[in-house]
Amino acid sequence: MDEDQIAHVADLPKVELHLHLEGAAPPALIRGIAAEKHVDLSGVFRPDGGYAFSDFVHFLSVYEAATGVLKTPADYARLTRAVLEESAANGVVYSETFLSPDFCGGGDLSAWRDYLAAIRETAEAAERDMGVTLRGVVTCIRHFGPDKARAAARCAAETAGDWLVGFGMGGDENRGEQKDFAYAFDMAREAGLGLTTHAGEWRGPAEVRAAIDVLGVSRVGHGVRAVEDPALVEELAERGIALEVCPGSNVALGVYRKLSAHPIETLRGKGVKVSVSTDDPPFFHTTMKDEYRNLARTFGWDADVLRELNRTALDTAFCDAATRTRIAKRLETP
Ligand SMILES: O=c1[nH]cnc2c1ncn2[C@@H]1O[C@H](CO)[C@@H](O)[C@H]1O
Repeated sequence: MDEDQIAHVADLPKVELHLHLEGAAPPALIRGIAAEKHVDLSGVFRPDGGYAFSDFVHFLSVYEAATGVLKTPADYARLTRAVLEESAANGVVYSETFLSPDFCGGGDLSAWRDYLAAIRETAEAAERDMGVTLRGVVTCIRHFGPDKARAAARCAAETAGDWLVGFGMGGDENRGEQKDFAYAFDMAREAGLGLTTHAGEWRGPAEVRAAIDVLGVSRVGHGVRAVEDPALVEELAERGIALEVCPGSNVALGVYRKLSAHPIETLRGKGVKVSVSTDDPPFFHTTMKDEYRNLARTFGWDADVLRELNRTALDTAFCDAATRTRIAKRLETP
């Protein structure tokens, strides 16, 4: 593929479904807020200014330390604005972001409402200014355990609606089991929320099976190691279960050595619904444009492939039908 074609795919309008809000925080924003509040963040940044971590578990603790400087709804408003500026600059027209009541009020419902209102108002202003539509997916954190997950699910259920559209789980996949969180997911399902959980990033196909069979999710965060079980891959394709794939994240964290060894092309070829996201972009030194350029270079994905991928992503988004129709039109723009 020549450089003009690669530049063209990078400019396509994009749908992003897997983006952790705090994980998308520009390091300069976190450093600035820490300085204002006199919070010591030694160990969080490398000398060159990027986030410092050595492996996945270390990444999770650096994430939590950086997030610790965000203490008020106003801080989250600043964060949301900065994240959406980056999304808009990358041609994202629709994005779903993971929000954690654990970080936004410690699981307290009334505090959560204040954080959510600040995030939502900022998102609506950004939509008017920059044309990027955001929706929220409440996320519990696996290594915080099932009790905290239940409190997060209660926050999600009480604020479910046209903006807060989903419930999910991130965190350390090697801690606990998906089934430990069934109560939280049932509560979210009953509130009408779309469901997703991280699975098959670190653990193998059995974890993805548990996600779809035990928690009943329609989307799986990452899910890439499903590729190791052909029967499961077939089932994902047949049942239309969507994988929120984050290739740059997987390479940065060492799930795969390099992009050419990543299974996204195989999964797509077998008919699994895949979308592409950045996960925690500044942590992994990626952007949506970078992801598209790298996929074009590595797998020869041209504009037709990536447009189709975005249509599929939008089909699996948790937003309402009117929003889906509106965004679908934006995906057709040249
Ligand atoms: O790549 C990832 N894999 C698994 N969990 C993650 C990843 N990035 C962030 N989080 C988890 O999501 C929470 C907030 O949404 C973070 O606290 C972290 O535990």
